[in-house]
Amino acid sequence: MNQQVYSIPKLNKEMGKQVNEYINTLTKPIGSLGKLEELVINLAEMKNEAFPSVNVPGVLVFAGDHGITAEGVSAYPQAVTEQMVLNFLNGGAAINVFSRQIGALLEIIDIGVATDIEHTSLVNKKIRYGTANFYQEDAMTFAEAEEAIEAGYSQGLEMIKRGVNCLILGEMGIGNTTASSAILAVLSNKEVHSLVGHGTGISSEQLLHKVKVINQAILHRKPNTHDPIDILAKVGGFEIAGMTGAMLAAAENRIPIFVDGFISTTAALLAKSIAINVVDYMIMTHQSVEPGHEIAISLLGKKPILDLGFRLGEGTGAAVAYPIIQSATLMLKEMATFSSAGISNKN
Ligand SMILES: Cc1cc2ncn([C@H]3O[C@H](COP(=O)(O)O)[C@@H](O)[C@H]3O)c2cc1C
Ligand SMILES: O=C(O)c1cccnc1
Repeated sequence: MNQQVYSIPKLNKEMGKQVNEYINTLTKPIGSLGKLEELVINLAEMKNEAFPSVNVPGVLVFAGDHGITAEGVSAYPQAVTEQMVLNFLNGGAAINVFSRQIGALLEIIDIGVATDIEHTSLVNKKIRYGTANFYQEDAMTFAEAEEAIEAGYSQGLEMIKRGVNCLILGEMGIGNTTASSAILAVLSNKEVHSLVGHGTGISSEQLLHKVKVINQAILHRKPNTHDPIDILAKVGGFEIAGMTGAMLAAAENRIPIFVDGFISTTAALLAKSIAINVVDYMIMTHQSVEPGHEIAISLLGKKPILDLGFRLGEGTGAAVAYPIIQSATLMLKEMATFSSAGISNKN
């Protein structure tokens, strides 16, 4: 079992109450900004601030490779992980575009890519050159799983020290919908076929094969449902562990976590299994096409803001949802009250 203890502060519900009362004095009918009102109340409780801001956002993209790709579970070859890391570093990926759009600080972390990548902007936290093929052996050792969480945690802290007011966790790793599906099957105790999806776009035939591979792997690896480190070690991935660690760092520091797609939500469930209160600091940004995502979201007890048919990862759904969340904070900060505007709020 993981020995690390995380001290996550309680939400300040009193602050939420005060913000709710203040929202009711703004120049609009009561409750008329719907979910934006709930969002900013929640942010106030997280940040313990009467006028919470989410600006500047921080985006951490963890990249790692997966030995399970040898089983033919992805529509793309493993080499695409490295190629996409270079694309991130050159500013050409979807997450680069959306990060620029929202003015985010973006960091790319090699936590387990199968090759060496030399680049001044790449953060090197490589634990190992990719996971082992968990169809045949454990993905990583217990110690490596802990190390990867710790690496994500310290990277999260570093980003927070740079002054960000929310954290988006993204990932890149060909084969990681297979690892995430295995993790979710163990945590949810649901049938593998009910949660596995097409990932990058495998055929229906390949999908059946993916289900078989995951079922066999779980049977042979026997991950312990109650031990998130054991699950990570047996069927996980380095980038998934990294996101888990960064989420724990965010919650400890009252930094809202904008949870992205299927893989990011799997990392969120592992974080919940390590320290249940981490969930208080999570905002579910969107609904991914991957069927397991709905199951993962409901296990977190959350509701997604957007449903745009995304199935990409990288943190893209969270980055695209950011302006909506920011609207909630600006509504609170900049709207006039009935009394300041001299408008009557009584019939
Ligand atoms: C060019 C490209 C860019 C991506 N960006 C994110 N993913 C996404 O797809 C991968 C997971 O799907 P699977 O399990 O089917 O391999 C992950 O790398 C995820 O981040 C990408 C995938 C590709 C091909
Ligand atoms: O929802 C995701 O995060 C996702 C879905 C498919 C492929 N890659 C990522």
